[in-house]
Amino acid sequence: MNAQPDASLFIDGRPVEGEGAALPVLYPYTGEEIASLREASTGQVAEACRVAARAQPAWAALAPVERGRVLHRAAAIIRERNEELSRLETLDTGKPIQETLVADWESGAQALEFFGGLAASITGQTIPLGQDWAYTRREPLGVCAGIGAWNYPSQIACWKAAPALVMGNAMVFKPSEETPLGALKLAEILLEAGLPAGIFNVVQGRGQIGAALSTDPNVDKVSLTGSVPTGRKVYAAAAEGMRHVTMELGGKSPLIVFDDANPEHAVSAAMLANFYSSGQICSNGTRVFLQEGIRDAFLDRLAERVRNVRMGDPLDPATTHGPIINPAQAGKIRAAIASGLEQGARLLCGGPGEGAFIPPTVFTDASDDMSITRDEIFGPVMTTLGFHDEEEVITRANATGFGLAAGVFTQDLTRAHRVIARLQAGTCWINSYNLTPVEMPFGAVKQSGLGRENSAAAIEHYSQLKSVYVGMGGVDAPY
Ligand SMILES: NC(=O)c1ccc[n+]([C@@H]2O[C@H](COP(=O)([O-])OP(=O)(O)OC[C@H]3O[C@@H](n4cnc5c(N)ncnc54)[C@H](O)[C@@H]3O)[C@@H](O)[C@H]2O)c1
Ligand SMILES: C[N+](C)(C)CC=O
Repeated sequence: MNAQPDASLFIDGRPVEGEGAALPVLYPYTGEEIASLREASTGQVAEACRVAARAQPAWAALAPVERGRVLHRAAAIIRERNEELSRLETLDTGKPIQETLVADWESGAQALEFFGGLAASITGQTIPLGQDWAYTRREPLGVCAGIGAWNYPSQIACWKAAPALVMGNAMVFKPSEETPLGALKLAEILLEAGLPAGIFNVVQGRGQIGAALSTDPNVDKVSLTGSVPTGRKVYAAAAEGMRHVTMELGGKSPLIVFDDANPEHAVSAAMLANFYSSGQICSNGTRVFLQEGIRDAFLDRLAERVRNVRMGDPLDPATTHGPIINPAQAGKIRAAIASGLEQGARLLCGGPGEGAFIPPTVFTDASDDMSITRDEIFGPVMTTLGFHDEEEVITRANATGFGLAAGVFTQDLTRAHRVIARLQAGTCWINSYNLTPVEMPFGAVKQSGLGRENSAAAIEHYSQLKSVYVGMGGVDAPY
């Protein structure tokens, strides 16, 4: 299989070969090399940022509706090519084609459409001050750096590019070194849609290239999707230059199932919240709290339904469970499963699996202090925990440094809203899980991140406010 792009980087509207170390792209299902890329050199990172800074003022000077039109055209191109793009996403990530066809580029297209449509309605305020008045202008930040994780590479690139570009910023994007292909396609598509050269650039590389990008003097904002430890480093580096940040980081989110929940829907949600994308989703509800009255029925049904999961070739449309991104990540997940067993938890189903595959794995008899309950595993591993009452489960759900997401299943809507109001999480679901429509803000509290993606809220994170006082009379001075 060959997925070789024209070149590794995309700078100033052109494919450019990287001058750094080799960056082989491996298909997670077979380990076969499907493309051979090169990292950017630090000089190329600086060049991409210079190009972006030079191009940005003219882009910002366009009427917002013209910028919106470019984003709309890009969304239309993505929709026309969804099949080809989704196949590439599957090769890059190993995620089943059944998922990538409906979830990845589709979500990216929706972001481009949403922010394209928002373009003309981004306005300031007027503030009456007697005979004088003031007004505010929402202005772009300048050059935004985007740094992505490997689980949703194209969605992440679009979620960052769409609000940044519509506000009149330029972007230099560094995809994860594991999944470098989708962002290059996005750069080509945006150019074809009419985006001026230099406004969306792609550099490739491992962490040190991300570090060079986040500290480049031309960069005004860094938006990272990645783990909490990387987030800490990037936030600290950005602080040096007083740069704006958005941090979309990891989680260990609670999914609380009360006795009165619809058991079939709760099981469906728990499976989606742990096994979709082979469990490699930041917001997954990996701590499933089951109230005592529903616990046994839930686990019986879960064990039955896990048998319907089809693990195998990601390009087979019938496959619902693909491989793990790489052997190192599979090794970390296996170590987490082994530690759960050593600490006394019991496997309802699943286990370490073989090679690139880890089957859907469910732990019972776990306790809150076990590492399988405390630490993000980022694989298809669900930890189930029993509970008796509402007060107890809220305290236990919040007993974590993470704060990305949470879910509640109950038919008592008063209780649902009461519990959600007390959960420390940025994105919550009631009788649903992991749906992230572009209209709804997505983001975290506590260690899981800062800022919001999607919705009109994202505009605030890719812009700054200028206040203008307008004097309508003379100026009195005491001297
Ligand atoms: N909250 C969200 O929206 C969201 C979405 C997807 C993934 N994630 C999180 O991402 C993690 C998995 O992804 P990952 O393994 O790619 O994360 P990671 O933190 O290892 O890497 C993320 C990105 O940061 C870059 N990077 C690494 N060190 C850097 C440094 N010092 N300076 C700048 N950039 C650096 C990497 O090259 C990569 O592009 C999980 O923790 C998951 O929860 C969060
Ligand atoms: C943002 N989301 C939840 C779609 C993918 C995160 O891993």
